[in-house]
Amino acid sequence: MTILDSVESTTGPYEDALSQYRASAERLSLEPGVRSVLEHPRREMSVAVPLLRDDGRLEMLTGYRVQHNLARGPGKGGIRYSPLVDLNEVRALAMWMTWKCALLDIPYGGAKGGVTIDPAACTAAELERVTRNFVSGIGPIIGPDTDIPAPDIGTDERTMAWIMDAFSTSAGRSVPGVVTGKPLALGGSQGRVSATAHGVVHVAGLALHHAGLRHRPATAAVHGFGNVGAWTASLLHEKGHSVVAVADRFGAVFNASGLDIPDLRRHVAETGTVLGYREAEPLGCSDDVLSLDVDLLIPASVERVIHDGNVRQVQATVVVEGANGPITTAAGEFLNEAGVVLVPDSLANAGGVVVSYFEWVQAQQGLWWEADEVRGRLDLRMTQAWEQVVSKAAADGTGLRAAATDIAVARVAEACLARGLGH
Ligand SMILES: NC(=O)C1=CN([C@@H]2O[C@H](COP(=O)(O)OP(=O)(O)OC[C@H]3O[C@@H](n4cnc5c(N)ncnc54)[C@H](OP(=O)(O)O)[C@@H]3O)[C@@H](O)[C@H]2O)C=CC1
Ligand SMILES: O=C(O)CCC(=O)C(=O)O
Repeated sequence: MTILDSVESTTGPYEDALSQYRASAERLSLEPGVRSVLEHPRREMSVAVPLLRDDGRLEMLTGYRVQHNLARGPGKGGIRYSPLVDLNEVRALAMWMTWKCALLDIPYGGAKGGVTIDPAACTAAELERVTRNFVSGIGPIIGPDTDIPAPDIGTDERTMAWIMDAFSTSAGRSVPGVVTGKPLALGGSQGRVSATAHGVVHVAGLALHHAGLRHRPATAAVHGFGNVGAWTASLLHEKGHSVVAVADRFGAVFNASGLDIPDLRRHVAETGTVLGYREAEPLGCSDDVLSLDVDLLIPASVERVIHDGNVRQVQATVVVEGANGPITTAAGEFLNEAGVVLVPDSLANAGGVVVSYFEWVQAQQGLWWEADEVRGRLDLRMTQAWEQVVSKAAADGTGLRAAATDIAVARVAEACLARGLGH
């Protein structure tokens, strides 16, 4: 099967990414050549990744790096460690990165990577060995000027430090620019660890205002309590909003008066799950948070948690996609037609890649900014992108996802045409 055949026969998140792109290409009347270039991944690599267990057993895993489009700059996008990773998921995530970087007008193309692994079932030593083996596989196609990974599900700044070290060891010199989301000690940026959530909460504030809900603290529910979900809940709590429910893989907890998020995070640090938190009641399952009667719903876990089967139960006035692809294309259209303010992932969760870009800029200058400066620049970028998307949606009579995708696709198409279509 060729790449083109497998693109045609896709299901799951890639089906969502392709349908969103194709609808945009149609609205923009893209001519067939550029339409086809933007539809297909520029480069894909699958690698065998040995995992040496602490007891000496060797398991073979598969890892991927997909560069969707490089017309506007080097590939940029996270590395995911999850048992659900497959090539089509990585293709979808890489395509979404292309649009996100273009929408925020940062000088990168789109890429994403992953390893099919359950990080929760590995020791730190096993994760370090598997990371180094993955880097030796994808090493030929990553680098500070070619493709720059960052954290995603199941990876963090410790993983980025191992990637930087493995790549540098093989290059024979220190190459900090090969990844972003590094620890501060290795040239990371202030604020990167919470940057995605800062962006989510910033646009959530703009969206609540847009929906006419600015006069009182909002009630909120968050699906996913990892980097994006937990920081989002913390920042909403700090701003005085009432986070009434959160979910992780194991279940969900609810408190109608609002959860004490710092205390809940201490509980999660001790037990590994939100379940069992004594100042809340458990809900039946994780997905029960999606149908709560709240002002603001933030899906911040994995793809496709809101779909045809449950979208009619969503009661929130504003839905902000903290995760990539948490709402299927059809379910998103349903919410849009129902009058829900749906802030799409390419805008809502762009704070992470924006501060990754700031990390790269600071490293180039050899000058590191204070946390307040990072945050101020991030808020400005997010506000500008929000305003562009809202005014395009109003002018075209579309929802925010269509407007965001159209702005981004048009920018990437323009870059491809300017360079001669080979990207
Ligand atoms: N990290 C970043 O900077 C960025 C991340 N994103 C996107 O945000 C999303 C989350 O990423 P991130 O927070 O980094 O990942 P993490 O691995 O830190 O957290 C993922 C969270 O989702 C939960 N989860 C996984 N599956 C389910 C499920 N079926 N039901 C309920 N909860 C579930 C996990 O539960 P448990 O804790 O029990 O494992 C965990 O709390 C992804 O879509 C990612 O691509 C987007 C932009 C940047
Ligand atoms: O910070 C980055 O470079 C990429 C973050 C990411 O993977 C994402 O935005 O989905």
